[in-house]
Amino acid sequence: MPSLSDQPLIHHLQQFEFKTLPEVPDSHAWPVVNDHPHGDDAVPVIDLACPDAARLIGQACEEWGAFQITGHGVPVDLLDRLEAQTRRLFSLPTGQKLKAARSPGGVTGYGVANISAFFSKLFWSEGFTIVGSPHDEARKLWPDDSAEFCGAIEEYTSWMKPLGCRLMLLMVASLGVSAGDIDWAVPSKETTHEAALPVIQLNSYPACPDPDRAMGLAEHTDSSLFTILYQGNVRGLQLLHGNHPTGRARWVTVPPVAGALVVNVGDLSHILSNGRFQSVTHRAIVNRTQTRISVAYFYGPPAHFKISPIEKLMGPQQGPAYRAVTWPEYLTLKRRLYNQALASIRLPTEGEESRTNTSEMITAAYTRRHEEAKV
Ligand SMILES: C=C1C[C@]23C[C@@]1(O)CC[C@H]2[C@@]12CCC[C@@](C)(C(=O)O1)[C@H]2[C@@H]3C(=O)O
Ligand SMILES: O=C(O)CCC(=O)C(=O)O
Ligand SMILES: [Fe+2]
Repeated sequence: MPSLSDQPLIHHLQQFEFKTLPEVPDSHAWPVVNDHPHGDDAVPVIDLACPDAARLIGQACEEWGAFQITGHGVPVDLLDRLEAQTRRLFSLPTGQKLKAARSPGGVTGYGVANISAFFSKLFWSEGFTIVGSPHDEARKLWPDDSAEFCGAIEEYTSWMKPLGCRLMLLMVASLGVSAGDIDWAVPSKETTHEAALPVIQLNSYPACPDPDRAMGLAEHTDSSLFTILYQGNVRGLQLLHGNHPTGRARWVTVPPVAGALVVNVGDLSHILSNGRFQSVTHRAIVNRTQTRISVAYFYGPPAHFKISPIEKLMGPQQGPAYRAVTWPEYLTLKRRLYNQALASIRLPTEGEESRTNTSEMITAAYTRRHEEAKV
């Protein structure tokens, strides 16, 4: 299926003008959005200043693959500026935003999430991806007036880097592993932590005339170690919570908590923890009256560093569940395989029949299934 970036400009314009429509057009109409039971169980809210933070974070990573954090130190007025600048970006005329359209096969700029290519229906959302410095992309949107936007993004990034590092260390500590066992996670002159380029995804979900038939962002896990998500005060983020006593996974809305940030565990932490931490399946739904925005900061390891299950977590009965991958390698797998990327690097467990579990076979099976069951 062609990706958005392969389509002619006219389709881009039609795709992103959906906000002004009085009803959801067929191109954006999903048959069933509320297809799982909903739960009222609540994702944990953890104060980072609390002495028990590491244990609580470990528990949340195992049970939910997500938690909200308070006591993180990021100034509220910076969060307000980040939100205002994000809204300013998405309020630009579509033609202007398309000047920064993501190029074919590219990563940065304006467009839809990569996973859109796996669905025949379009998302009720638009995104803007920044890798490293925001200046080049922002200049395409505001040739003379990008300073305020870039200032907010750069300042936010400068808070996210140490916060990410702190969270990583708390997560690792909760596994009973010392920081020395993952020395890439601790920034120093000797290590190349700085080589992990910050990746920020700005999302906008316009108000929708028929929210039950539209999908903001379809279910997925993030590829990162974890993602720090600012979601403002409009509900829309839902997590799939699997360990419910009824035995059925349930969609649970993450309620906005003033000043809190959401942390979603990504696939690389699932690999690092040899399967102990869950990478959380999540999605964004839309609503009738308010445009929702979110800002995702994807925290990953330095590009050259291979992530593999931490040796100390293995014993005679438990070998590594996954082969080693770098973040860029894994991102490529994710782009090709969507939610089969993890399975494609899974190693057979002891005693298991040797599986011909190559990514090619999985791709073929996955593509077949998707072709048959396209929504
Ligand atoms: C670093 C990245 C993670 C991401 C791909 C990207 O290069 C930038 C966008 C990210 C995003 C956001 C929406 C969901 C997602 C699966 C997607 O299609 O694009 C994630 C990607 C990911 O986590 O693999
Ligand atoms: O908007 C949200 O709440 C979720 C965004 C998200 O999952 C992402 O950008 O990866
Ligand atoms: Fe996500």
